[in-house]
Amino acid sequence: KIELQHGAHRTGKRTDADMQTWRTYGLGQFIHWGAYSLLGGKYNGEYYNGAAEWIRVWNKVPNAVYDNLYKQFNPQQYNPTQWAAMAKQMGVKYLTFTTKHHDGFCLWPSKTTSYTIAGTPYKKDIIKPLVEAYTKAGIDVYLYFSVMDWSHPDWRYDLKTREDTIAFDRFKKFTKDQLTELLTLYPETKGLWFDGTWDNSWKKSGAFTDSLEQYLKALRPGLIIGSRLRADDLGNRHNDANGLLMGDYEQGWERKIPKTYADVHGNDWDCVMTIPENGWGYQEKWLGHWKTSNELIEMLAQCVSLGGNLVVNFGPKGDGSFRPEEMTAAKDIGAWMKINSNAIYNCEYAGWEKQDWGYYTKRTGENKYYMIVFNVPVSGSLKVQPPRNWTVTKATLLGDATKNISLEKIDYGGSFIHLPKGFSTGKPFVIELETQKATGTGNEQKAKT
Ligand SMILES: COc1ccc([C@@H]2N[C@@H](C)[C@@H](O)[C@H]2O)cc1
Repeated sequence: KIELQHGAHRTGKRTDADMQTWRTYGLGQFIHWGAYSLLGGKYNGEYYNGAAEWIRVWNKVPNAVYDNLYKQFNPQQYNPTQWAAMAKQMGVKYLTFTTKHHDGFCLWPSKTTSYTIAGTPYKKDIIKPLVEAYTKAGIDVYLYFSVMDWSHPDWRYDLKTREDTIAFDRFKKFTKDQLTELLTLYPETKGLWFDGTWDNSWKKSGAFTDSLEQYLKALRPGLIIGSRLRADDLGNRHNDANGLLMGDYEQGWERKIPKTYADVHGNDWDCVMTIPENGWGYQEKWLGHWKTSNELIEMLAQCVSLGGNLVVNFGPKGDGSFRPEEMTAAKDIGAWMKINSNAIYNCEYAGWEKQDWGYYTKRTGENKYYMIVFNVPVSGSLKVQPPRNWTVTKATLLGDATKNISLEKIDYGGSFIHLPKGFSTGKPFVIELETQKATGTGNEQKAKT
């Protein structure tokens, strides 16, 4: 064990009510909105082939041009109540919203810089009405904040000289002041989603990241902060030098999903996912493949089946409107959740042997299991193999309990669930299983034969 002053201060998961609520979410929404949304990944008729919110780094876009874009930010149609209604219909339980991305443009009227929404033709605070609308819709709000800030003269990628350290100390104070503003102006905020913390300057600031997290949690008790904020004494991120997670949940699953439960290392986690292949801010032209609604629903099932949440990203245009593909995804996922959300909300890793037809989830605190089915075998029969001593006593198709599915017990507590001939819904479906501990140990059968 390596002695650390600024490593993880807790082993294992948080057990308080705020974190227990976080575990029940299942499905979240990310929204990336900012100056980059005005360009949509395009400049002078040419498309940037990277993520649209990174267009400032493209050598074809002069920094001075990009850094003045905010003077055109004027989303008169911006309607956070409509955004919240779309999110509610989709079935999301939490929102993560970009207060400041790497470019440094603040969507709240910060007093720490002039590069804010107050300096735009729109003038008004974007975040307050958004927090109010989502909170009113029963959706918890988390705020995304990029530590790296390309606009700030004191930002440093590394600390090589004394001057670097003096400048970066000013930058740390600026960062703390901005975060204090956010938690003071928007007290409903349930947590902070940090980004832009991979550079050496931050890795060398382990002590500061530790004191900052403690300061923020004292300011807002119960605040939920993932593993991207901290660095330990030796510059390790996410896990400290002893392999312990520094943060309330693992925040490394960006555009990727764990393959097995072992990959999760017993941590809470969420996966943030783009609908197109890559790109978080509005992109006029989506390159390559973008996920169909069924693919997004499968990612949701995968995440919840391994004890995490899926957070689907939306990138509204500069005027505050969403793309048709995003509205379709929200509608389709919402329609599916209307019937099947019992397999997603308040659910956790089931620990049953995975089968080819799809994913299991388990209702927290109950002996209720869910089969989220994506692949019906040619036989039309779904194999269920609970752990020894457990048997399935009832199987019900969610949303269409009349559809008679039959349950055939097979050896060692397993079952086949026979679907009606030619059964197909063209989209994933859920079977709810009631289970109970088998009487005896089941060895009696062996003794008899
Ligand atoms: C490969 O390096 C990066 C760095 C930052 C990101 C940012 N994190 C996502 C949540 C978006 O904000 C993206 O811009 C993505 C990839």
